[in-house]
Amino acid sequence: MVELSGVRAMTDAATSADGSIRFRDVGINFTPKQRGEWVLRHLDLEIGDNEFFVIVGPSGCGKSTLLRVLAGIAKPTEGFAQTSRGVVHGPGPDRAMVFQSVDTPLMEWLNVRRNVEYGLRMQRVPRSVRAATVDQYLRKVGLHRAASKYPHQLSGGMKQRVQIARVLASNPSVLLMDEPFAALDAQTRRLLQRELVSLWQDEPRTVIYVTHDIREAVLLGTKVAVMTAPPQSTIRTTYEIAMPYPRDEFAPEFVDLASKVEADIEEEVSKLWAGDGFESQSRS
Ligand SMILES: Nc1ncnc2c1ncn2[C@@H]1O[C@H](COP(=O)(O)OP(=O)(O)OP(=O)(O)O)[C@@H](O)[C@H]1O
Repeated sequence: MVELSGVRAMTDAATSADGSIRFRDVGINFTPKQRGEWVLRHLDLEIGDNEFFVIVGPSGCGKSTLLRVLAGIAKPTEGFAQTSRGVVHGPGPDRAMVFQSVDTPLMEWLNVRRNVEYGLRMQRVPRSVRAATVDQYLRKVGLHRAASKYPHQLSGGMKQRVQIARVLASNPSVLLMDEPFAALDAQTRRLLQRELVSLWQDEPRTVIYVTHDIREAVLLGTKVAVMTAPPQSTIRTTYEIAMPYPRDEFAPEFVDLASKVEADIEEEVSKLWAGDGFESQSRS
């Protein structure tokens, strides 16, 4: 799987690699031969290097599918996704995925250290380099004292930290995050949100982050894109967020932007209920 490949110590070039992304005229139809629905259609998007790009939108509009296209695990029916290495044809060490905590792909039979180390072992990184890299990332996510614990002994938040340490140790230039903190309690989620921003500021890289939580989107992103209702979803609006971190969610600027994003989503959801999206597809 993509999140395990790549090696920080051996490929420091990866962080200096350009993490800019481009989606061009992307369309996804999972059943084109049966004249199935287009989930995404004519989607164009550019994401700059080291951007913290958050994607929100109505349920089922294709946010996860868009991440999967970039991860190289879903093939677009039309158009393409492109990184600085070229058009995406499959998974690659430059792109790593962090999943929801309930879907965390940790290996239950390996302790925390071994889980974080696993990708580096697969890449045949020398033992001493591996040990130093794993130590570095366990410290960064505050898990150095839990290195010998097994996944069943960890809380949901700790499991997410292991997942984050594992992907960061592989040093991808693009980090894809699909609602990574959605299943966690509010307090843990806040803590991990703060930690994630600080890890990203410490080692800037492009992050593409999908969430349903508008507050989280405005708290984390340098940009927030709102998608249109399905089917044939695309990008409706992208907001640039210039507020410095850590952000004050009660600041007028924060509240104002969160209300705009919320109004956009509500309008898209109402189209969904009114059936506009489906009508527009049958007209095309
Ligand atoms: N492999 C697949 N085969 C067929 N349909 C799929 C597949 N993957 C996703 N879909 C459909 O594509 C649509 C978009 O799914 P996706 O999970 O990308 O949306 P989403 O915006 O992330 O949804 P949510 O916000 O509810 O998590 C849904 O209708 C889903 O059923």
